Amino acid sequence: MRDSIGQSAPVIEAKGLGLTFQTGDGPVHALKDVDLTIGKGEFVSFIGPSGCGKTTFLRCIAALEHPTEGTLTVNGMAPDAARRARAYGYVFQAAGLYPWRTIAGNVKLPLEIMGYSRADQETRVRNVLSLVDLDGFGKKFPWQLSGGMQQRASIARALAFDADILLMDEPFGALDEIVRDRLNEELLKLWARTEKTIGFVTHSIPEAVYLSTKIVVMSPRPGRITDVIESTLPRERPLDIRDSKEFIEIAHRVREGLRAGHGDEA
Ligand SMILES: Nc1ncnc2c1ncn2[C@@H]1O[C@H](COP(=O)(O)OP(=O)(O)OP(=O)(O)O)[C@@H](O)[C@H]1O
Repeated sequence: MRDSIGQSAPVIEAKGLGLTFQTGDGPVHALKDVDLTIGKGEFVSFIGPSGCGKTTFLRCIAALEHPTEGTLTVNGMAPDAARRARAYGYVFQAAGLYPWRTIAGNVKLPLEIMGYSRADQETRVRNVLSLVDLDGFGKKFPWQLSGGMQQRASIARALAFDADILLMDEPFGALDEIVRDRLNEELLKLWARTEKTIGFVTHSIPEAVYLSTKIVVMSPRPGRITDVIESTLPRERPLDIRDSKEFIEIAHRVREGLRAGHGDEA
């Protein structure tokens, strides 16, 4: 099914991508010389210290920022066009659910804005809530759910309109480790079921290694890619795979990449 991923058409392609912000304190090179290809159905993590441009890269894909150098295509289109074609769903670190809306009401919101019919909205909300294991929670309000459940609801909201790309910016960063482990497992299952292409920002080496088919290591000033690691782990990943030799080797390479990036900075 997915064993030909390496050869699949690029969903996201960056060539010589750069973004310099002009600030009162002078230019900030948030991204420089970024070359990256993401194929259909890949799970790509971005890891690196604060300020290395992880969020900026995700925001460029989402057309929330505009590169000042190079080219970027999303589903073969300019990011603005891909955005209009609703190519992606975006999940933020904070679940960002409206407290006055029920869980179903929150998940439904993008569908209302996009003008889906009432019946279609109901069906989609039911389906995506089930996908993230929140069957029966649609009538609850966000404050009645745990932090992990709220984050699952925000993933459901991003999945509601069938975008084939899911962009996730540190979605589990604020959760405790046990909850995070469980959500990592669930996210892998969801990815296997939906065959989405996922771009995932994290600060956690184990999370990046556990989830990804490809790990992009970045370093700051200027924000750039220092290593791209193709994972050799099987796609089926029980949590205890984290004790395997292969996992530990990949984690070691990520750590070395992060350390090297820090060295350059000095
Ligand atoms: N709108 C902006 N205006 C000016 N500088 C910005 C802007 N957005 C980001 N930057 C700068 O660009 C650099 C990259 O920021 P970015 O948020 O992409 O990093 P990050 O790797 O996601 O960091 P973190 O892990 O802390 O979220 C930083 O130096 C940041 O201060």
